[in-house]
Amino acid sequence: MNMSDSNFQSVNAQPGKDAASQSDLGLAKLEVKNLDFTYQNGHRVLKSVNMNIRKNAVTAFIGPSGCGKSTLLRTFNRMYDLYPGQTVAGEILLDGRNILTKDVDLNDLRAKVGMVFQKPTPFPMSIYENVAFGIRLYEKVSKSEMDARVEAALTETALWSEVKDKLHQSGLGLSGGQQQRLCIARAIAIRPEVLLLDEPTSALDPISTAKVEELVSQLKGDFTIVIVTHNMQQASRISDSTAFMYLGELIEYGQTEQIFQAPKVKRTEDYITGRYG
Ligand SMILES: Nc1ncnc2c1ncn2[C@@H]1O[C@H](COP(=O)(O)OP(=O)(O)OP(=O)(O)O)[C@@H](O)[C@H]1O
Repeated sequence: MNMSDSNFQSVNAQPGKDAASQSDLGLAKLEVKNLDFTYQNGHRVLKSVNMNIRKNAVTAFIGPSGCGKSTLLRTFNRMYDLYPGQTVAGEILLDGRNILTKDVDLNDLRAKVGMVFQKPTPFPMSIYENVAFGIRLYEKVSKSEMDARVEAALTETALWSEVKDKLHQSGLGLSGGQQQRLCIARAIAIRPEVLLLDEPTSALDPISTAKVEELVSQLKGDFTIVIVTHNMQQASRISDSTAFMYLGELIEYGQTEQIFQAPKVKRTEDYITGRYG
C-alpha cells in the first residue's frame, strides 16, 4: 500500500464509539458498524466496534490475549453460527451488503470469506484431495480443470515444487509449515475474496513462518486479508493497516507504520512497547 494514500487516515479511536468509521472510505471491502458480540454465557466480548477493512490489503488485529481479536475475525464469516446462543448486533457490510442478516446463505458467504486457523488442519486425505475438496463443494469442474486448479493453488502457495511428486500422499505427512501452506492453498483454491488468518504462524518454526509471511504479502494482490497475530514484528512486517484492540474495544486503527511508529493512544503505545500484554 502506498503509505501516503490519503484515503486511509489513521484513527484515534474513541473506545466504544465511532472507532474507525472515518477510515479508508471508498476502498473498503468490509465495513463493520456498531458491532457487538456476546457469548452464550453472557460475556460481551465485542463492544461497538466500527472499522473498515481495506480491499486488497493486509489488516492485522493485535492486542492482549482475550481482547476479542479472534471473535471479531470470526464474525466476518459467521463462524459463530455454528454455536447456538451467541448473539451479534450491528452490521458487517461485505461489498455493501450486510452479511449478518438471516437471508445470507452461509455457504456462499464462506466461499467468499475463507479462513485458516492457528493449528494446521489438513484433512486426513491426499495433498491433491485436500485442495480439490473445497472446489468440489462449490463447483462442478472437469478432471483437467481440477488438476489445473489444484496446481495453481499449490503454486500460489509456493508448495508445488515441494509436493508435485507426491500429490497422492497424505497431507498429514507434510511438515507443519507445509501443512499450513496446504491449508492456505485449500482456502484460496475456491477463490475467496477475503482470507481470514487466525494466528497462522504461531505453531510454525521461523523458516516456515517466513514462507507464510511472504505468501501473505504476495496474496494480497488477489485477496483482502485479515490476520490476527500476537507477533508485533509480524504485524509490522506484513500488514498495511493495524487495529489495536483492548477488552473488546477497538482502541486505535490506522496505517501500520503510524500505529507502530507514532501511536496516538497511550494504551496502544504501552502495548506495542511491551509494557503489558
Ligand atoms: N466460546 C466461548 N464462550 C465464552 N467465552 C468465550 C468463547 N470464546 C472466547 N471467549 C472469551 O471471549 C474473550 C475474547 O476471546 P478471543 O479468543 O476473541 O480473544 P483474542 O483476543 O483472540 O485472544 P487470544 O489472543 O488469546 O487468542 C475472552 O475473554 C474469551 O475467554
